[in-house]
This record gives sequence, C-alpha cells and structure tokens, in this order.
Amino acid sequence: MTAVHISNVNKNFGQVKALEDINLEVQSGENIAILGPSGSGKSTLLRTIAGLETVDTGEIRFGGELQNRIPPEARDVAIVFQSYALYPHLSSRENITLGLRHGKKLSRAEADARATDIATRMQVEHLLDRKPRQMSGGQRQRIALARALARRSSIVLLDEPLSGLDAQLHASLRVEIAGLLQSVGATGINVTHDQADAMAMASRIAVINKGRIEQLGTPEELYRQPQTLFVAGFVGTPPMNLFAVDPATRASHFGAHIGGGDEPVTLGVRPERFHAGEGDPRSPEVWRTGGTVVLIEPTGRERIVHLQLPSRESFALLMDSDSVPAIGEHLSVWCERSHVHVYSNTTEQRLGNARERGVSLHEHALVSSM
Ligand SMILES: Nc1ncnc2c1ncn2[C@@H]1O[C@H](COP(=O)(O)OP(=O)(O)OP(=O)(O)O)[C@@H](O)[C@H]1O
Repeated sequence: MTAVHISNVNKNFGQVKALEDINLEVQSGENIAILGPSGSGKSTLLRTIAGLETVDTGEIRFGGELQNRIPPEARDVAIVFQSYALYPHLSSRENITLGLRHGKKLSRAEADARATDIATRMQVEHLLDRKPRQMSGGQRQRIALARALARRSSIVLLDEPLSGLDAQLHASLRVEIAGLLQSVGATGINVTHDQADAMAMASRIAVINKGRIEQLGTPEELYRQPQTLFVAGFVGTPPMNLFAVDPATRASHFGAHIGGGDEPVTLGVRPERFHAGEGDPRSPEVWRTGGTVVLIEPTGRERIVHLQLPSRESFALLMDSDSVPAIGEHLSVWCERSHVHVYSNTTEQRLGNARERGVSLHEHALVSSM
C-alpha cells in the first residue's frame, strides 16, 4: 500500500524554485532517504509533507487521502529535527508525554504508559527523569526520537537527525533508528546530505538537486548506473572521475576520442574501475591512459591515488596498500570500455556506456601533449 504519494508538487519562494515537479511514492513500512546538497530543497520537501509548508501546485496524499488542506497537527506524521527541539525545563518523560496529552488528548496514565513503553524499547528508561542539559547529544537525540515514535504516527519524518553527533555515535544511531522504524512498522522519510547515512538507512534513495528529483533508486542502482551527471558526481566516495570531451577536436585531454554522433559528452569512470598497468594491448575493449602521481590518500584498506594529466586535469584510482607508486612517478592505467559511462552535456542524462555507445577511446591526445 502507498503510504505517501506526492504528485507534481511545485513550491516557489519568490524567484527561488524550491521544489519543481516532485513525484514520489513511498510504500507503507518503507524507509526512504531524500539525499541532496545544501539548498537542494530537502527540508522544504519534508516540511510540505508535514504540512509546515503549503505547496503552490500538486498533491500530497497519505494512504490515498488528500492532505493539502489538512493542518500539520491533524496529519498522521511525526517529525524529528536536527536540533533536538526538546523543552529544556522538562524531563524526558514530560517531553515525551506533552504532545500525547495535549495533541493526542491521552490521559496522563495512558501517556505515561506510552512513554515507558517506547523508552523501554529504546533502552533509555534510565533517562526518563533527566532534563536535556543532563544528557549527552546522543541521549537527547534518542529522547527526541522516542518522543516522535511515541505518537505512533504511521509516517515518521527525519530531518538530518544525526548531524552534530560524533562519528561513532552517528554510525551506531543510524542503524538503531532504521531498526526501530522497521520494528514499529512506520514509514520513514529521512532527509540527509550524507550519502553514507542514506545508504545505511534507506531501501531507496531519491537524489534531489535544485528542487528536482534527479534519480530514485536503490543504493546499488544509484551507484552502478547514475542516470544524470549530477548523480554521477554526487553519489560515491571518492567520487566518479568526470572528463569533458571537447566537441571541436572530439578528444578529451584525457585521451578519449569520440567515434560516432555529434553530441558533446562527458565521460565518467569510477576510481575502482581503473587498474594500474597496460591491460591487454590488443583488446579493443580496453582503454589505456596514465598520468603523473600527484597525491596519495590512505583510507586504511586501500589508497586513493591521484594522477595528473598533461592538461593539469587530475583523476583518481584506488590501489591496494601494498602496490603504491611514488609521487612524481608516471603510472599507466587501464579500464574496461564497458565501465566508462557516457553522459550528454546537453541533457545531462546518461546515454549508456562507451561500449554500447560506440565510443572509441584512444590515447593520442594524451601522447601528443606530453
Ligand atoms: N522560507 C524561505 N524563504 C525563502 N527561501 C527559502 C525558504 N526556505 C527555503 N528557501 C530556499 O529554498 C531552497 C531550498 O531550501 P531547503 O531548506 O529546502 O534546502 P535543503 O536542501 O534542506 O538545504 P540544507 O541542507 O542546507 O538544509 C534554497 O534555495 C533556500 O534558500
């Protein structure tokens, strides 16, 4: 069953198109992430779902029912903000029960029972009598989450709930939140600029940029086949290498020669798809290039090696820690033609891989400029 259905939603703030033709369906019990950079419209989208912001055009439905005219307090949603928004003078128990008693009109006994129940589930009973200042950031965020879940809303909206927490707590809390949402059967919509959070917490991710959803898919789909140039550059750490191809010379500094079609394109190769060495010199399916090693970043398991081309453009590849070249050394690398993504510069859409698109890749540009 569809829990949240957003269709053709637009929202402007003066000249700013905060949301442009947003379409999104979230299934009941599903946990999705809205991932995008600062200012892309994530919070605005969440706020329109919560009813804190009206839409200019389009519809928001919960379980088929139109919500556009329903005020936030009457919508079946709970929201967890980045800043915990706990009342400082109230204990955790009072923070949790306040909305239940006044908003949901539960008796004190019922509200107390719910607070105890959710606190037990979340293993924070020992914090119920504390005030916010007597708790750590992570504890406060757990209480803010307990307050949201105690409402037993079928839809839980999370607006960057993990920012400001240290890395370890951040990683453990995101797993905990995803598990909790699942155990209570809630539909979760989680806004974040952090792709690791999105990938850890959500079964599907909507990548948003400049108010538009660029791609909606599983983490694997976004990673393997980014459908737009923006998604290609945004999803993945280290990011995909992107190389513009000069339509006049039909060659990139990077050594790609485009065969067939006049469309100006950009080529993309993930750092792990490059291998050091020459590859099979006879294979037309192999693209060889290379550059000067300018920077080596250790990541623990492997290293990110940055190579500079004669054009001064640089690109990255991943190498095992036991086969690391020296700074200043020339390194030859190769990759499979099917691992080269081709994007149209006009539409910014993915056209396919270099093999499917008949893009031939030569080294002449690189050689001639050296
Ligand atoms: N109340 C407002 N009045 C005017 N412009 C606004 C308002 N709220 C948001 N905007 C603009 O709308 C766009 C989207 O903002 P939004 O807060 O949704 O982005 P975001 O992706 O949540 O960003 P961040 O990650 O920085 O919070 C931005 O250009 C922002 O400046």
